[in-house]
Amino acid sequence: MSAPHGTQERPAYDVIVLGAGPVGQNVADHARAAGLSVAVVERELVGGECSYWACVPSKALLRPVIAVADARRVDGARQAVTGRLDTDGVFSRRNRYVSDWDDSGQVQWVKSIGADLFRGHGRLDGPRRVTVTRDDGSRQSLTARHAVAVATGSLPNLPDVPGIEEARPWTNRQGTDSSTVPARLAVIGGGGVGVEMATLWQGLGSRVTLLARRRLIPRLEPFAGELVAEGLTAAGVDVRIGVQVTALRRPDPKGPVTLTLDDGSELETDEVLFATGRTPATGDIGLDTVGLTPGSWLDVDTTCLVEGVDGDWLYALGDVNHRALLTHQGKYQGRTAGDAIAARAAGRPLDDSPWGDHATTADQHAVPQVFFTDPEAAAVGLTAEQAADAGHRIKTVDLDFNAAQGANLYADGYPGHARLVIDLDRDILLGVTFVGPAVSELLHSATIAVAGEVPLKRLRHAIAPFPTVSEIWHFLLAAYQREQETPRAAPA
Ligand SMILES: Cc1cc2nc3c(=O)[nH]c(=O)nc-3n(C[C@H](O)[C@H](O)[C@H](O)COP(=O)(O)OP(=O)(O)OC[C@H]3O[C@@H](n4cnc5c(N)ncnc54)[C@H](O)[C@@H]3O)c2cc1C
Ligand SMILES: NC(=O)c1ccc[n+]([C@@H]2O[C@H](COP(=O)([O-])OP(=O)(O)OC[C@H]3O[C@@H](n4cnc5c(N)ncnc54)[C@H](O)[C@@H]3O)[C@@H](O)[C@H]2O)c1
Repeated sequence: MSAPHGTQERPAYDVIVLGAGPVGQNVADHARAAGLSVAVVERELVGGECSYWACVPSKALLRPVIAVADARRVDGARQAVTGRLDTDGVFSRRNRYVSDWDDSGQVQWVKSIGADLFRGHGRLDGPRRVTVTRDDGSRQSLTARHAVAVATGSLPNLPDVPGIEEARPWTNRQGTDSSTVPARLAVIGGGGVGVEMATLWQGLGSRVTLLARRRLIPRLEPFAGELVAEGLTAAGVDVRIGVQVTALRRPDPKGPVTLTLDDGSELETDEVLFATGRTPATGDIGLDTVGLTPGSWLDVDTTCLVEGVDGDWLYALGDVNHRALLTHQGKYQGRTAGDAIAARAAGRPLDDSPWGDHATTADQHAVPQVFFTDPEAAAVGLTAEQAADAGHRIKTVDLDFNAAQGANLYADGYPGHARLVIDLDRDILLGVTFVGPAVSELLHSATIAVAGEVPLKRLRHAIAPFPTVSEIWHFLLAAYQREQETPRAAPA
């Protein structure tokens, strides 16, 4: 078949990767390392949302806010923290971490692994074919011998509320790339983006109102959302839970935005940021040409092969498969799928049994997640409710962190709480949640315990150094052991 007018034919690649975010980069890297030829297609910046408008800039902006909050918890240091954050310094720190939104470093990385980069919008054009449309409208057709990996990520999901267009709301984009601090900011949504954006902009000097229709960070244990709400309130955020926005208006584009709330009240603000979840970036990638529904999340098997497509050639990784919208989990999928693609291409047997080299088993059992709020909230595995719903016979152990001297030495009166969810039948951890200063760096110990299914009998031999925040492990395990040893009262 000849190429349509304006379309250049290209030699085939073994693998075509659609989207050069962190996930696309990882699948490309692993496929290349196995000796496969790889084309990477990117329509915007190599590095994706994560590098320029999500994880990296948000954490670069949050770190100064949290560093100051941590210093204020230490007698002697507190007195040295006077005045406000230097916003120019904070913004230029962020600009450094996003390389001023210049992706040449990451482009160089793609070249360095020996992959070819095609700039433009990629669309499937039937099985194993991709068409790339450049900004000038010209097109290139590519063919994949073995696999196409879709890693196009996700977009902000804006609710259909009257006046939302007129309000010109912020999304994660303006929430991470703005260099001016609105005097007042309303944040809608109490998930990860909502709580982090509220922490960040309040810390930078905005008067933030956080509107959430239900509890904060609802995928974590309920106490996590409660402690994060307390922290936000203490920082000055007006946290309102159980509230919905029903309409917005901004008659003067340079003037304030007025929100109408479902309790009948109104809220005037200078900017409004919607953090109401994500929608898959699959609306315009030619899914219909391979029998799939445009705009849908892509269901995948454990090797990240898309379900419902014949021939074992279409993979979906990262946000688009909706397993866990997290960079580290998507990168894990990218590494695993890259290895699976290479094995299939070479005709080697796959090890896709649970925890095998070509299985993304951790997606089901051990997804770690940290919210960089003050206090931080960190969790891995199942919550107590999820574990009970899944039919496990469980026991939970709860402790405040100030049980551990190391935690108190880290922050006077360390405000934090920890929970273990224990599988009574297997004597292993199904889930762990920590809330408190610096728990982000504690979480990997829990991830190892959960993913490794380390028996508690053995975990007791993993000693935390004195005096560190990690000592909480000892107190949690000792509390559980004591309970096990305490003879129960005979039933009446
Ligand atoms: C504010 C915010 C903070 C976050 N913080 C964290 C965090 O701290 N830690 C964490 O783990 N996760 C965090 N996340 C989630 C994380 O950003 C995503 O899970 C991650 O970016 C997913 O990576 P990805 O490669 O799948 O997609 P993306 O990073 O979105 O990359 C997809 C790429 O594909 C490109 N693309 C899309 N369609 C096409 C097409 N048709 N043709 C060519 N290219 C295309 C896009 O331009 C983009 O470059 C955060 C999210 C937000 C919104
Ligand atoms: N540090 C991190 O790892 C980090 C930080 C931010 C985001 N993320 C991830 O990025 C993804 C996107 O985050 P997110 O916070 O946008 O999504 P989310 O799905 O986690 O939370 C969205 C929240 O908005 C609420 N919501 C939805 N529609 C609404 C409406 N019409 N009105 C009011 N509230 C509404 C939902 O109830 C939910 O609580 C998540 O998977 C999150 O885990 C991770």
